Amino acid sequence: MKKPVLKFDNVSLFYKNRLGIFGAKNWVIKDLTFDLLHGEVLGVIGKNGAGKSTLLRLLADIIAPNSGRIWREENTRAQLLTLNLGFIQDLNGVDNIVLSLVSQGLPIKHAKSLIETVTDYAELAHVIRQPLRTYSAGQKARLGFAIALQATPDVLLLDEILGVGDKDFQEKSSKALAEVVQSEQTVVLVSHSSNTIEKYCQRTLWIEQGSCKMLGETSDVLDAYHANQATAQNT
Ligand SMILES: Nc1ncnc2c1ncn2[C@@H]1O[C@H](COP(=O)(O)OP(=O)(O)OP(=O)(O)O)[C@@H](O)[C@H]1O
Repeated sequence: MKKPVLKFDNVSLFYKNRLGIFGAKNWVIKDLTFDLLHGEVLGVIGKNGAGKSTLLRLLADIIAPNSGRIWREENTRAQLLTLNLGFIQDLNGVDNIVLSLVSQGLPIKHAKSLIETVTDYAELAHVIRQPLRTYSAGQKARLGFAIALQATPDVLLLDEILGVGDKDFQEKSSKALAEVVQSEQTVVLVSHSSNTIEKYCQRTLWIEQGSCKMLGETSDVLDAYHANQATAQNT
């Protein structure tokens, strides 16, 4: 039986639609309870606006819940990889690599020693000295993916990252993810692609309006999700 690395206990979170005390609360995550297990690849599915990215931000400790509790095993590092990466746009690729790796807890010397590896993996040697604001979305995603592979966090959080880049890079990142999955790395994978979820995830969490609609074996959850979508389309 795998042990939990992270636990959500009745977690809820709201955003306010206006600043100040008069802003109404928009509850985006509601009473969410689940365990993330060591070494598992957990899929997260749900409609647009269901709360998937917000859930990843809670898991990464970027935002805190308004109620409930998130328990993390001691010294657990979770890294979020999204298309909207926390890069500093005016710094060049090299500086962003070092900053990202250091912010993930790597010593600066180690981070610097990985510049070439990351650059080569991302196939960005020709632009690595240019400021990030000049990169295309696909180039930024490639850089983010290459950094995440080196940072080896305890928990890797992937937000719709797999379909990015050109066909060659998609193949490369799929291969890398397959290796990560086999390596006992704990991963939470948000995707709208059922094929991706089916291919990589043992368990899947289906979120609807911020609440857990279903959590279980991926095939069971996907079957229920598709049946629900079909019913919604026919009504
Ligand atoms: N910073 C924010 N301030 C206010 N509302 C927000 C903020 N971030 C997200 N929301 C709202 O929270 C809800 C959930 O958003 P979230 O991005 O988590 O959904 P999602 O399931 O990832 O959607 P998608 O599949 O479209 O990426 C949405 O209604 C969104 O408008």
